[in-house]
Amino acid sequence: QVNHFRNEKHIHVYGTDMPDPIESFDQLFKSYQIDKNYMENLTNMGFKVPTPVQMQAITAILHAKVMVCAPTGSGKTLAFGLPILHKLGEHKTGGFRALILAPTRELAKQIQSEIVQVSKGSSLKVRYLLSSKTVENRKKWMNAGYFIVGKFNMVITTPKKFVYVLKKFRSELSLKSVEWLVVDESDKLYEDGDMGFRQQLGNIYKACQSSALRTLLFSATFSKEVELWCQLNLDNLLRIYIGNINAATDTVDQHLVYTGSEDGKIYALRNIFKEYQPPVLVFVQSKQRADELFVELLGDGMNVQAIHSDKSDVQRDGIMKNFLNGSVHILICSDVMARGLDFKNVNLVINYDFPTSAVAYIHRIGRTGRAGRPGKAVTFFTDDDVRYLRSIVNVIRQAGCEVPEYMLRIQKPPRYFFSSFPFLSNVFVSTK
Ligand SMILES: Nc1ncnc2c1ncn2[C@@H]1O[C@H](COP(=O)(O)OP(=O)(O)OP(=O)(O)O)[C@@H](O)[C@H]1O
Repeated sequence: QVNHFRNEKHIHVYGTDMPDPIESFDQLFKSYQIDKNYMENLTNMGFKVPTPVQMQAITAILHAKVMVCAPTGSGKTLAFGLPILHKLGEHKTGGFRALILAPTRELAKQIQSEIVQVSKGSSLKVRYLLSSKTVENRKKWMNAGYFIVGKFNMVITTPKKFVYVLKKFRSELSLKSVEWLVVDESDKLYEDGDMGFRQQLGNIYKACQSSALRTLLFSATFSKEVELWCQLNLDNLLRIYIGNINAATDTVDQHLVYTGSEDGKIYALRNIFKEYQPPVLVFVQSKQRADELFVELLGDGMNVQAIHSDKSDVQRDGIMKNFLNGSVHILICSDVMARGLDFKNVNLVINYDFPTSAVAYIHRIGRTGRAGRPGKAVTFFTDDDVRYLRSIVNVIRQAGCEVPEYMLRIQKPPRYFFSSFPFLSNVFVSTK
């Protein structure tokens, strides 16, 4: 019966003694004695039924170390947040017991905000780690005994910021109390060219000395290397996969638009903007491209902003706030904003520059179609992108959608590909 339920929900599990999934939040209250207060908060947040990842991961986390791979927008934050809150129980001094790491400050703040909402009314203190660059803040931390006295129970931050804190407070800061270490977007650990993230996490992992440490790894996309690392380093690991591996969420209506050359992109974008419903996210390949497109669209009189890692923290906070409250209609982003962020109202994502991998594509378009809501993603491709088209086409097809036969045959075409096939110049592939 349990297996039938898992099959129905596309829940795939590996590891011994995997607890049964729950079918309703009520079961958490009845069978696991999860605080009634948390249950009420879930209702107030509009969460009526657990999502498939929550059904299985919540009970698994109450028992063991867990690695989870589930689609974008499927509710992974609550899947780790709720069982940890339950395990933390009441507020205690003596150091924080849960450390949650996410690759960007925006995502860390978002996680904190959701967990604070779930834990409303409890004595637990959930903290997003403040910027540590100013002397005042450092002094404030020291005076408040920020970590040492154990003012907080759960700390959420980026690996980069936490490594900085570890160095600055080497003699005062002990991670002995940390029992829960969550790595969100864990496959970023092995992403090409992201050695920094891996090294930072390595340092943090070494510093967590508790023998009771439970590591939880979450991501929307799968990495063989992460799985291997988990199998080698984490004993009695439970693994949970929801749906197909490295698949886009099926609530997104995906389109490919051939724009010919680089110049064609701006015309195609202007066409879309004749009928768009804000807010819209536009992904480009680099900070410089983001700034250039920003100037171009500003010249068109569009209500636009650009966000990337060269902007200061204050600027990034301001831009995010304005986009989320609707006063900015179009947000141009580099890939730094592609992971984890929950833009509730975004129903259109445009890949102005072709993504560098299928994984990047899945995260980018996953900024829409969240929590079962419908969304649309439009990806521009030029003659230069054709050679990379195949990997994206596979993702679109895996989402159960039709793609033209010729695209499935694309390998590495010569440069004259499109001039030999003029019928492709108007290609517009709908997935629905
Ligand atoms: N049980 C639920 N019912 C309805 N909405 C939910 C439920 N759980 C979470 N949500 C909402 O779904 C949205 C996506 O959740 P979340 O940000 O945790 O997704 P995610 O799986 O972490 O996505 P990503 O892989 O992009 O980081 C959020 O707006 C969240 O509030």
